[in-house]
Amino acid sequence: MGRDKFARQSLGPSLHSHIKQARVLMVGAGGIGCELLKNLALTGFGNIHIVDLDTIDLSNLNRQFLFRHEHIKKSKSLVAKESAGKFNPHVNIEAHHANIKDPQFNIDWFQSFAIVFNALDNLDARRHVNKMCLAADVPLIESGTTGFNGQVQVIKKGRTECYDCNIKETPKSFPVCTIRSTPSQPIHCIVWAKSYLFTEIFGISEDEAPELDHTESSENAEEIENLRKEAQALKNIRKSMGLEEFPKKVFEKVFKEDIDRLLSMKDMWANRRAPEPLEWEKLTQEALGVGPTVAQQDQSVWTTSENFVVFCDSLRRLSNRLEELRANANVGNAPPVLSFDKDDVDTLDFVAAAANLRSYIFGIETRSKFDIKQMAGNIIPAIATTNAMTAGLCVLQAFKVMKDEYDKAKMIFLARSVDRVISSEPLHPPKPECPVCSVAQTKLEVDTSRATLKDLVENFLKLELGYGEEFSVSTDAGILYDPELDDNLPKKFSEVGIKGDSFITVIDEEDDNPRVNLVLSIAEKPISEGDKVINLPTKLEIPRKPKADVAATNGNGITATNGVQDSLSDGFKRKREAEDLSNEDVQRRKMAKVAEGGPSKVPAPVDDVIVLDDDGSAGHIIIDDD
Ligand SMILES: Nc1ncnc2c1ncn2[C@@H]1O[C@H](COP(=O)(O)OP(=O)(O)OP(=O)(O)O)[C@@H](O)[C@H]1O
Ligand SMILES: [Zn+2]
Repeated sequence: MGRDKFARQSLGPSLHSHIKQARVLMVGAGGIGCELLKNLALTGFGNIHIVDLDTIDLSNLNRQFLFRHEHIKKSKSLVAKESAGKFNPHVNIEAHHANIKDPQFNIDWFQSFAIVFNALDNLDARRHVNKMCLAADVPLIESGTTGFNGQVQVIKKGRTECYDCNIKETPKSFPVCTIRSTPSQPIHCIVWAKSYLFTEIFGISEDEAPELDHTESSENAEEIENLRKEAQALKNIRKSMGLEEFPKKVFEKVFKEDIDRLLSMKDMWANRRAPEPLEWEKLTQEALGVGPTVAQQDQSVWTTSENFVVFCDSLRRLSNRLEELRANANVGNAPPVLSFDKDDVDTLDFVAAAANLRSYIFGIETRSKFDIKQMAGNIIPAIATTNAMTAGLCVLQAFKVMKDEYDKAKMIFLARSVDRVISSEPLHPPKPECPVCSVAQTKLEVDTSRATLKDLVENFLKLELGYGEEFSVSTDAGILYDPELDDNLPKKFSEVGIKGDSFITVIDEEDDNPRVNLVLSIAEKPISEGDKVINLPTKLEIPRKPKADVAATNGNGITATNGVQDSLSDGFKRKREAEDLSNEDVQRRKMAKVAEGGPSKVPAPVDDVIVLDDDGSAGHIIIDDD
């Protein structure tokens, strides 16, 4: 009771009773989710639904404080409900151990909430919830953290940018020539060891590795051909796996012969430091007395001979493992392979030592195994404090949303900074060219067992809505109809995978004054014989697309690079191109270049610029209920 009294005093009676009665949804019960659920329960939100598809892992326990050792392998959402329920017995929590993309969580279900909180770790689920909240016209508080960086964004249909208004960049890939011929940073050598050398020896093929960009231009085509030959020669060496001379063969191939070949291309080294090949015999001598246990020292930077010893030893360990798998494999099955896993010590030792040996050759700084683990595993450690701050800011923004004070709501950024840790900017209006939110949207009642695509295209879109000839119809699965693709017209909705709660997008492709995209959400409705099989229950107006010049103002949300995991992508950082900003904006915005590695153990994104928005007017965020 006491807590309730204080919450009432600080929030005011009206907001307090509003949040007590409202139903809210929290998607994701991980790092941010645990903090958020605790905040929601303690501030007096009365009805909370949680959705999480995962179970608890040992590695979650250091920051996801609603979970204890005895909960490992149990459902995150159910345990979160149990633990947070104890903080406030008056709160009604419902837990769903499920994927938020499951069909049971349809638009009507989303519509039953006053507000939705995203506490997710991947782009796909975030985009889905964004789309559902727009369709249901429910406000969404989107949040994300990476290391010391965090972001909170308020999204409301028609009033603010949506999650997809800013394009998200996909994880970084590296040109194959940088990795294979001209590395200049530790990450290049790590990607080489992990995505090229490791896979060529123990895995399938380099062509499978997503971190290598094989796009050929006329200048590099010849070199790429040479690199292919080089890889083929390595494949041949693979045949001697298990033999005594195997480590020496691999070593001499990749650290001597391949380097000698590169050296012979004089032009390549005219303006670069030329690589220096390593000698097997010389290193063998130098490494006398170094034992393989040095691999356990993961915080120190190993010497060349220590890397040499770990390289040979881990190569033997992995070869033995693969040989054993092969011996036990069933004939007829695909041959067994090994894959890199940062938590698999043999694979990590190999990648760390091989990357460092290559770094010596190219005069690049070497790294400790600990650092290499972070970089190769694309990990930026989660920081509990950032999650806690971000979750707190989510709730403060939610209060503004619940009071319908969108003018006071803000987009908030957290960053590791001596200057200002929290900065903010006002919410931006929806981007007119956004393919997700700047669309006309309506519900369509359809008898999907009877309606055909022709009913939709000819009778509904052309006759009823007045579309011309140039438009396309698609679903998540791809394009179903356009003027050149009319094979599907006789097919029923059910035959092309459209059912209740599916979305259909209609894109007007007329040159002259086209309509904005139309998103139709399908409501399944049996319709009696003789009646129209497709019905529009509410009146619909489809605005025309804004003229082309607005397209240039498209902002550019950016994800962390360096192939870092999804959780940090997801738009926690925003980068705007200079030309997008007015002069005044440019002055207000603060640019922080994060150098790779940096003084901390955290490998920062490699070569991108984070633009932090600095709220020049107010100077700071007032953490109160203004
Ligand atoms: N489609 C989805 N439906 C429901 N829950 C999801 C979905 N996608 C992700 N999640 C949940 O969102 C949560 C995100 O939390 P967090 O970023 O802390 O990730 P984590 O997996 O718990 O930790 P980490 O990735 O840092 O090891 C996870 O608990 C995850 O299960
Ligand atoms: Zn949008």
